[in-house]
Amino acid sequence: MPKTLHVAAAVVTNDQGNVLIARRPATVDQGGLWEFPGGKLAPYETARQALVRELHEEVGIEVVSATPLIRIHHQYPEKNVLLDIWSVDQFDGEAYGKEGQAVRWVSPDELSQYSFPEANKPILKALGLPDHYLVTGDADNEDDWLSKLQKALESGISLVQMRCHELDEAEFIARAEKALKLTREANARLLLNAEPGLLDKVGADGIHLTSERLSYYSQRPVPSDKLLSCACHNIAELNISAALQADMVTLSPVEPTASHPGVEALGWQKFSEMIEKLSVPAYALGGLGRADIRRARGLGGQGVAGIRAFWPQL
Ligand SMILES: Nc1nc2c([nH]c(=O)n2[C@@H]2O[C@H](COP(=O)(O)OP(=O)(O)OP(=O)(O)O)[C@@H](O)[C@H]2O)c(=O)[nH]1
Ligand SMILES: [Mg+2]
Repeated sequence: MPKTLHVAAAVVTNDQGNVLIARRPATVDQGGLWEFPGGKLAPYETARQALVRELHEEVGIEVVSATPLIRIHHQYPEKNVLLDIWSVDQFDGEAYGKEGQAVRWVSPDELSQYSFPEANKPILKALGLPDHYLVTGDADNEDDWLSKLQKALESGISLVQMRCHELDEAEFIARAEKALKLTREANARLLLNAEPGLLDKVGADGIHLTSERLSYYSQRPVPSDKLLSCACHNIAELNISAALQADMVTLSPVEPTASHPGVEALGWQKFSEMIEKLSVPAYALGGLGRADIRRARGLGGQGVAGIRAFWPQL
């Protein structure tokens, strides 16, 4: 097995919300493809130190603050890379191609129009996902449920998992259609906690598979233009989710929860270790709230998912 190249690279965002990309010179490995500026760690460097040096050397900016975004282990035919991707939204200086390479600021929506190395796929997915993910909770009746959803959307929620196990299929579909109307108006995305076939009946944005359903499939059960979210509690389930090419996972319970009494919590250390080799954006779930988002991201997670934290308690 060849040695793994450890690379630090950054998603640099400017005040307009645009992201900096650079074109690899035609003559180097993966030449002509676009990339996030960065490079290999020198033997004496930490990832953060390498990041600061590379951004100075390649695009002439000085990093003011950087937070970990995602770590990706990828095997190219001729080498293994570990991409240590950081998010940089405070920096000094004007970015330019210091090594003569083309650089561009592009809006996150436009990123998919550029060709990136294969290893970058999870970064592009992660950039399209928010740092908090609502799982819907209880309500007295459907009107109450819809008004809670509306309130959550008004508070800035942009990713919703509709979890309504008490409804039969016809009721679920009817409510999902109403929910979809609200999420569309709010520019948010709606995932159904249901079996994937339901996507043919409700034009939602994707499916969330319970950990039990995960084992039913040997390949991705939803089309590539829809989102697949998977519930995981252990390494085996994380591996299945990666094999199914999930767009995101929830990993739980990170802390003890009232909804699952007696289930032992993983704790943050375990959360971080379990997602270390996972190239799928992972949300920490279980007993967490908005205040934990920073911590989850700092440990390499995408953010926090939750019912209690994000579902209005009227
Ligand atoms: N910088 C960067 N490297 C990436 C990305 N995606 C990706 O697969 N890589 C791979 O990670 C490695 C990074 O090496 P690099 O060529 O940038 O290294 P470097 O800046 O230290 O270059 P040097 O060897 O000329 O000093 C390459 O094999 C590259 O293909 C990305 O988005 N940014
Ligand atoms: Mg480089």
